[in-house]
Amino acid sequence: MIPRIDAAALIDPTHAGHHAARDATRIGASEVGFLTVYNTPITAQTVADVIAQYRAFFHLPAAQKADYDMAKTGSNRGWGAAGSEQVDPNANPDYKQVFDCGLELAKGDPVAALGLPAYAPNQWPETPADFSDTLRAYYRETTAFALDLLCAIADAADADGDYFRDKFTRPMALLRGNFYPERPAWATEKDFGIATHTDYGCMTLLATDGSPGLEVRNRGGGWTPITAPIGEFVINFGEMLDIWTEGRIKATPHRVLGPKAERISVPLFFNPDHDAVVSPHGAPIVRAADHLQARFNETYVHLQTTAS
Ligand SMILES: O=C(O)CCC(=O)C(=O)O
Ligand SMILES: [Fe+2]
Repeated sequence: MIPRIDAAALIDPTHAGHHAARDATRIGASEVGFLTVYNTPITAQTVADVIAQYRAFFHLPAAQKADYDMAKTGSNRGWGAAGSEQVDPNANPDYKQVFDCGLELAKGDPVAALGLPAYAPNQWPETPADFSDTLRAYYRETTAFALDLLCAIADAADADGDYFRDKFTRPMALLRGNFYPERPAWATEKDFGIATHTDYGCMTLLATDGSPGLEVRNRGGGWTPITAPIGEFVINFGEMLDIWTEGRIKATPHRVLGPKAERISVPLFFNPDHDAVVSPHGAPIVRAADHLQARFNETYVHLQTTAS
């Protein structure tokens, strides 16, 4: 069972439903590694608009999307063609397409001078016309909500929510559109929309178009399908948070085999500041940017070939 949580009740300690929401969240975070949330500050209409923008972009001819191909810039911003990521070395590269954007540092921010890939400039297409404005607004709304949600979840999982509050001042949060075309006729058992993986960072806030496809690996074996209607979110946790919380919050493998019909999903990979120390107390120091970059280098096919 994947718990379904009232986000407002979880975040507000004075809410009548707070304790019930906390108990269910503890199971979702510490045992399952997945939960869904409803009653969030982000409206269903907002999510529907975002999905419509991605759909319009992904339906552009490949030649037009190629202008924003992330393989050209060597950073994970812009369009990733089918086959541009391999999340499981035992499977073929995923046949999904993606579009990634991230934080835009304020003008004059000294961190910009560091030239970190985590804050690389976004690659915005001119078409659809409202694409960048819609996604920028969604990025702002979801990163603000994600911080409140993460702190509340960490509290529920006995991992000290307050501790995380000041670790996300320039979040290396990556907003992605995943586009799964209808499962191709040529697909073999090694071909997935997205093959089995755990997410790399802290917490993933996933919106979908409401259609099925995502499956969560059960600890006892087998897979549990999970869906959420537009306006509700699937929440799961990445390796960084699992390590950081010493396993109080679990990263759980999941996959999308590839649905019969076209599907769009929109994860916000909510990651901390580049220099947040994410190793557990007493362990050798690992900074968030290094953990992420190492995993990106293994995954993005264009970085696999350029990495030594
Ligand atoms: O499409 C989905 O439902 C999940 C996508 C996913 O797991 C990911 O992008 O990391
Ligand atoms: Fe994932």
